[in-house]
Amino acid sequence: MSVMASRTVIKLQRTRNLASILNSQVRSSTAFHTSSKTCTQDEDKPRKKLINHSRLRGIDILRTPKLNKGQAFTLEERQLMGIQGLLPSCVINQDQQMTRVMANFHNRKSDVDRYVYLMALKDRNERLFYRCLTEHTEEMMPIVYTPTVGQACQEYGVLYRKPRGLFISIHDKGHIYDMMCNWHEEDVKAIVVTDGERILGLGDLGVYGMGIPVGKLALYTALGGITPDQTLPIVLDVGTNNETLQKDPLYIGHNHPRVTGQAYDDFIDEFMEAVVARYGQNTLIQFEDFANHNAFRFLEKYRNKYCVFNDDIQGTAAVAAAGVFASLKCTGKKLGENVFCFQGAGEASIGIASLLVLAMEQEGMSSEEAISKIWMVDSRGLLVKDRPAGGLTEHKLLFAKDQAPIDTLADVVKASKPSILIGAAAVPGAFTESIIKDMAMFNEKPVIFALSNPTSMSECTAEQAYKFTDGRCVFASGSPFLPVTLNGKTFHPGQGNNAYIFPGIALGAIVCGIRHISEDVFLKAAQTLGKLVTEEHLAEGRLYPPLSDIQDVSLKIATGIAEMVYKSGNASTYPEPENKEEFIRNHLYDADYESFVPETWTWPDNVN
Ligand SMILES: O=C([O-])CC(=O)C(=O)O
Ligand SMILES: [Mg+2]
Repeated sequence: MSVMASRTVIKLQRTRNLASILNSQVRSSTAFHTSSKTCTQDEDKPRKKLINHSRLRGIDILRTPKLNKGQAFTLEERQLMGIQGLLPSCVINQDQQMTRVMANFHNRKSDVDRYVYLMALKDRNERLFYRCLTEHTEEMMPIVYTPTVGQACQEYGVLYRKPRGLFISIHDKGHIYDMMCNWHEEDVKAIVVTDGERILGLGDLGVYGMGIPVGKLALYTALGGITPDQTLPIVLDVGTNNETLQKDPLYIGHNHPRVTGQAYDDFIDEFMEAVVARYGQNTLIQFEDFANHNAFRFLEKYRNKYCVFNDDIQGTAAVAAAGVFASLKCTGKKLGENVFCFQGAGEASIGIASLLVLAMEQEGMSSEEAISKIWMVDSRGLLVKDRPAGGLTEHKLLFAKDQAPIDTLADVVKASKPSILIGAAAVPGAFTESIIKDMAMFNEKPVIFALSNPTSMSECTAEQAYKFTDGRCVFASGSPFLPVTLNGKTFHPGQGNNAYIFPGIALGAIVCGIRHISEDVFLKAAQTLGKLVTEEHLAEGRLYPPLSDIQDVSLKIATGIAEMVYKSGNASTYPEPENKEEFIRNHLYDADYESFVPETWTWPDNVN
């Protein structure tokens, strides 16, 4: 701080009843001008509108992450809010704070350390966290989200510092609404909820799965521009069947086996009703990482009653379909000219296959013919109609072939000669060298998507896919892989992760007040994303726009959805905005700091 500025502070501190002078100015002034008395205030940035929601003062301001600006509080603010002396005297701006964050981020030894550091930042200074995540998405997203969040969930008990979001347990039955009322924000518009039974491809992590709703909602804000106050992560604790966690002394949930059956269903029903009672009928509820057997059921049960979607079924479907649409530009094929082979017949595979069928139908193909293009393999081999003992669930039956069983993926690939191979069953290494080589034999440009998360669950690595196809394949994975250089050419693997989809869907749903999210919303999102892939991206081997463009992708997806839902009458925000993109843009969260000082405020006359 300059000598002059520190003298000013001393004078200010002597000023009689300063707070009341300031407050009377806040109340009475109409002629505004700004005054800069600190060492490094942002002269060039216009002062943003006054935060008008805070009655907090003093240390409470610094302890409230959405208000705290740390060292970036100006001298005026420090005086006005009663925090002078609670911070080091030098004022720095948000850019300088970012430099410090990045230095710390890079200095950490491991990705999990980086995760802990970033979450602590989020708990301390929310705007700084989001500014960093927005401006350094490529570097930070793999930490806050897949793949590192997977490891963080596995180690949640040790890493636990403070709670984030709501923890609702099966033993709270009958009181869920009251618990929802304990949440301090009044204007929640979107919830991501998990019961932790199938966290990524890592299985049942129980309440340790809370990292996933927290990570997803961080992307709602960083990628979708949704205000953090409007988001709420929730974990539903119904126990865990993970025996290691049951014995883990640091486990943070109930360590009894999962409650199932009617008691479980009633619990979820009560939860849904409580959300609507607390936050309104249009509250968006994203189901995340539920096990297959519940994911499909709940989607069917609730989709026409609430504003819900299942990210693992529908979000993953849309991102994979977008990748397929983009791949057509490389292979020169029409969608219906492809044969698709799926490793896995769970949420992701069934979701993707269903959306592709819808897209083929839209191109004029019959439903039977579209379905005939799809071959699906689960842990017991090809889905066939007369599979003995146990049969098939309704969803699988739709894609079952009327033919003799085939036991292995390798043999199904040989029999079906797919042009597009998609893995989503969390079987690492399922795409063996010989399967990939077969794909290269059958196709000039084989399309290979290894979608399982996190990276450790991937069906093959990017390097294997490029190497075993002599660099001819079109590749995407669910978790990020670094670029691969082969024979002097560098390939940028696409990240076919639902992060390209759910923030844009959520943004569109929230801003338009969508009542129910129909399947064609996801097709629209997939088509919008597919169209954003340019020749330049494809030339680099990218099937998706780079992560650095992902905020714009979300805006475009939300705009496409807005156009659709106003036509279909499924929007409830009226009057209908004429320019939808601009309307949505005006709702976007801005992580730059706001000023706590009214524009009218001036230094008192007796201070000089
Ligand atoms: O979280 C991710 O990276 C994608 C996803 O939904 C899953 O794998 O369950
Ligand atoms: Mg998921």
